[in-house]
Amino acid sequence: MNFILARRARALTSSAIREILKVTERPEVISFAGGLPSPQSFPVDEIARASVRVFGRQAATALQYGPTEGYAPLREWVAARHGVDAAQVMITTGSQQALDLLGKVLIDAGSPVLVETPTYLGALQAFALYEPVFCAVDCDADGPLPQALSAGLAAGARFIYVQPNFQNPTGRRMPLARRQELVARAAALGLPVVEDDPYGELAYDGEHLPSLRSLAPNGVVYLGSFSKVLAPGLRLGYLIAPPALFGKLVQAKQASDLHTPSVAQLLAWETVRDGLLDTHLDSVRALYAGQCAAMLGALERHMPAGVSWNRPQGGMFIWLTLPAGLDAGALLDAAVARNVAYVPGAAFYAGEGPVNTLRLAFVTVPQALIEEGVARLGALFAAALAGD
Ligand SMILES: Cc1ncc(COP(=O)(O)O)c(CN[C@@H](CCCC(=O)O)C(=O)O)c1O
Repeated sequence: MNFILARRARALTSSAIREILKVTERPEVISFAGGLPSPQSFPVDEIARASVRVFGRQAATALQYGPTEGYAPLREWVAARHGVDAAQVMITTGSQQALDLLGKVLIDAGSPVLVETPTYLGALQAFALYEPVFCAVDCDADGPLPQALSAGLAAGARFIYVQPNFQNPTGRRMPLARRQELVARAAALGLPVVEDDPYGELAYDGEHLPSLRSLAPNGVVYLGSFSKVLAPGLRLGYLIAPPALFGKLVQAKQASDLHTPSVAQLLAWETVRDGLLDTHLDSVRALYAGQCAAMLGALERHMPAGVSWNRPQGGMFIWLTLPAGLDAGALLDAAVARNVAYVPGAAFYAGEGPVNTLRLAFVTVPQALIEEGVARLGALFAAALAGD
């Protein structure tokens, strides 16, 4: 049978993260590739007890079709957490689906879409299906440069996609002043903002900075996720959108999957309704702070001269820059042959990006193995620098 692919399907590419995860399934591989939360962070007992309550008291609701916008008590819980009206909250099948719905509703072929440099490759993949023209916005250690948002760059742009907290892949965090400047500049240009915030609850010191949405409620669509605060296997995210856009996103979701699985929504609601996250997240933050410290110490001990990296105050990622001339993509096969893995940085750029960068996820590998994994990487980079 000869299938004729749609033009947009021909634009599809694989997720570098998903492809690398396939080859790193061997138990001897120490993988710093996937941004997979630590299994130690899953509140298994609480979720198990919640499931007894769900199937004991609400089986019919859990196993039945539900409203596209989501399970009302869970929407109310999200709304209360963000200080918004539940009518603006939609539960999605992971925040990855929220990215897809925004692409469906806001992007035409050729639409300019502004993105950070670098940015989350899963967002590039989700948006690419709708054939935008990506416009990379100049950034510094604090995030996108507001002054880079020229009227010309913003002309006709459908939105700018940003992550203010512990950005994937760089781990950087946007200070308050930068947040205020960015939303003010975007508002002045009439440029909608998509704020993707799966790591906002993972500041090691527990500090919260105001979301971009709270600074500009009518100009920002906020994306949140239960993946990093409960468990990614539940496939639960949410979006908070201004009324002018919300209805269209609901229609797009109706067409996509009717609604997010009822079982997962009721499980999550029963798990968080009595305030679990207020204590659970303290232990997750402490675990991840320890993982980060172990990784930073190992990098200091094993990386050859000329390799540099950031020191995140939260989240799950460290961004490494190799000496010019080294290509992290070309070195990946040799790394996997040494039973260690990472995600080459070029995949996180909308256009051509520096090939001497790579992302290390430090929360999944047990601390005892971080030293060995980083030592393997250090030996590989040293050999590459020596021309071996
Ligand atoms: C900025 C950002 N936005 C959305 C997502 C998707 O999270 P959901 O689990 O769909 O809520 C993510 C998750 N990214 C992880 C998970 C990918 C895991 C995988 O593809 O197996 C990563 O970058 O490794 C993200 O970092």
